[in-house]
Amino acid sequence: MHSVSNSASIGAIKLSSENNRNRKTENSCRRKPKVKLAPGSPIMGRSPDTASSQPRVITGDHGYVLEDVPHLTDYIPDLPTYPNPLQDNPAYAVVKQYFVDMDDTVAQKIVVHANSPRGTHFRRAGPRQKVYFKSDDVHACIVTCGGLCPGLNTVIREIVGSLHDMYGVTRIEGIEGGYRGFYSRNTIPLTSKAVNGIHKRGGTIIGTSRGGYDNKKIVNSIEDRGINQVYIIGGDGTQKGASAIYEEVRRRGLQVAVVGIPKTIDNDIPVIDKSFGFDTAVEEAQRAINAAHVEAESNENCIGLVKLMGRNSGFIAMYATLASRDVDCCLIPESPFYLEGPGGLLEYVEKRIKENGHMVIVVAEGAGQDLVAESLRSNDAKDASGNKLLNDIGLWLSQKIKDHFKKQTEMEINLKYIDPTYMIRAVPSNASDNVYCTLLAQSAVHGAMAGCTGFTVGPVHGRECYLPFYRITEKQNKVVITDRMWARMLSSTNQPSFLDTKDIIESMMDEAPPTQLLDDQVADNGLVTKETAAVC
Ligand SMILES: Nc1ncnc2c1ncn2[C@@H]1O[C@H](COP(=O)(O)OP(=O)(O)OP(=O)(O)O)[C@@H](O)[C@H]1O
Ligand SMILES: O=P(O)(O)OC[C@H]1O[C@](O)(CO)[C@@H](O)[C@@H]1O
Ligand SMILES: [Mg+2]
Repeated sequence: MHSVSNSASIGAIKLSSENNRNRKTENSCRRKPKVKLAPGSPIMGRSPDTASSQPRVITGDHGYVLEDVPHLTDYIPDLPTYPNPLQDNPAYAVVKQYFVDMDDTVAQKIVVHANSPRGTHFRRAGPRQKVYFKSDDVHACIVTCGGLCPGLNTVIREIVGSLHDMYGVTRIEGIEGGYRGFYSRNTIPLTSKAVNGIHKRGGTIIGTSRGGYDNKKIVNSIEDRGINQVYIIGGDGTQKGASAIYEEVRRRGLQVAVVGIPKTIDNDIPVIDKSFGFDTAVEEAQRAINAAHVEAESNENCIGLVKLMGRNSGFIAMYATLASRDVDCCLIPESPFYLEGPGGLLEYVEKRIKENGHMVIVVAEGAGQDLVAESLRSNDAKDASGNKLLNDIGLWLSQKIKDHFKKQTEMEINLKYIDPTYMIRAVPSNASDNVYCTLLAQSAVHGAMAGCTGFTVGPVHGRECYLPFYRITEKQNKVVITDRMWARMLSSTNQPSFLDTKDIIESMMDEAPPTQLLDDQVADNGLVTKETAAVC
């Protein structure tokens, strides 16, 4: 029997291992866990207006924790269910167990010790035997927000394809030009025909924008148009907006599934393995690095300097550098550096040019912003979404290197500065990103059809999962400079670390490792009870 855990975790659903063993798979019999509610539990007798959306955390034996996603039945009880139309789909008839077992969860930590607790898990994505929408009743919309990223069109295409081909949904609309399109533009009908072949194009066919987020107007538009599934593709800012849309939809008691699909070329979304478009970006970045290397090698005392995207996270720069092996120095926002004096960047550049006659530097756009701000007037400008506008580190660094050689040495150098940033973002996604986008889109659609809401989707250790919004908006994924990957990168370039070990450890103490939730953080999230725990 399920039991409610002690007062510290009022409302948590605790699963015993016996319980887990005895629960049958969804294919044979789907039993909803019955939870004995703690007296005064906020979920008892609540009406849609008062329903609060707290994290839904379920605990089990041996330190097992499931951070589940919300479900429409959390605030609209007694919703009817329907058999999943996929069961009659001939293409899927060959699959042995097509519907995902309701008990399947995915562990966040896969490196464990014999005595370590089982830790945090997420609900595994995939089709469920019962759905909470009749196909004819579905009215879906898709919106893309924030900066461009390879694969946006693929995700759009695959959401439309999944809704139409798997679930027989025909009413799907594109919201034009990002969040503000909800209340200021007409919609674009998205039929299978309209999206055919769009995955071969860069950009987004429905447009995107920054700023223009107006929660009430957006939810009014969803309500007025009779939309009941909202697919929101975008980065950290977009997902924060999506989370607030879900809260407002819930507050109004609407039967609307709000689903986020994480997008960011910077790969700065935590928890998930990587974001779509990242592989394509790294591949494109290679081309720029190759060009810089060709220039540097072919000209005397030549430095090829490449600026790559990465506002707060240097993943593109680190991976492109590691893949290339032609790079002598990689600078990212997470790893501070300095120019002048012993151990500084200029000393290293001089040494490399004297030894080799050429060098390649890769710099992420967010690197060294403190140094630029010191020497230029500090820049407080922001974009329409409130993101800080960055100074151009590439131009600034080029000038500093040129000045150094002019003033401090007899050498003449030749510096080629390449800024491929927008070219990298604008390309269509490569083959592996296309497959990744397909899985993301299908998982998103399965989740919405199964009545899940207020969630985002993504792979955790290669398995698609449903993640509560707060898990991907609470922090940014960053390169951990005390991890082996950064060490591999350093050993490939032979660059100085610019920091002593003490500084590195101190800087890392400020922040918990971004992609690993510490076990004791779970309790801080607050817990919630489910009377009839409908699970996705
Ligand atoms: N905290 C927030 N709450 C609600 N809406 C937000 C929030 N932050 C940003 N938004 C909205 O989300 C949209 C996209 O935000 P932003 O421009 O920051 O891009 P992003 O989604 O972070 O993607 P990327 O950074 O990868 O380009 C904008 O319309 C913005 O107004
Ligand atoms: O010029 P835009 O469109 O605002 O986008 C630039 C930013 O978008 C990103 O690609 C994603 O956030 C960043 O790397 C970059 O700073
Ligand atoms: Mg962002």
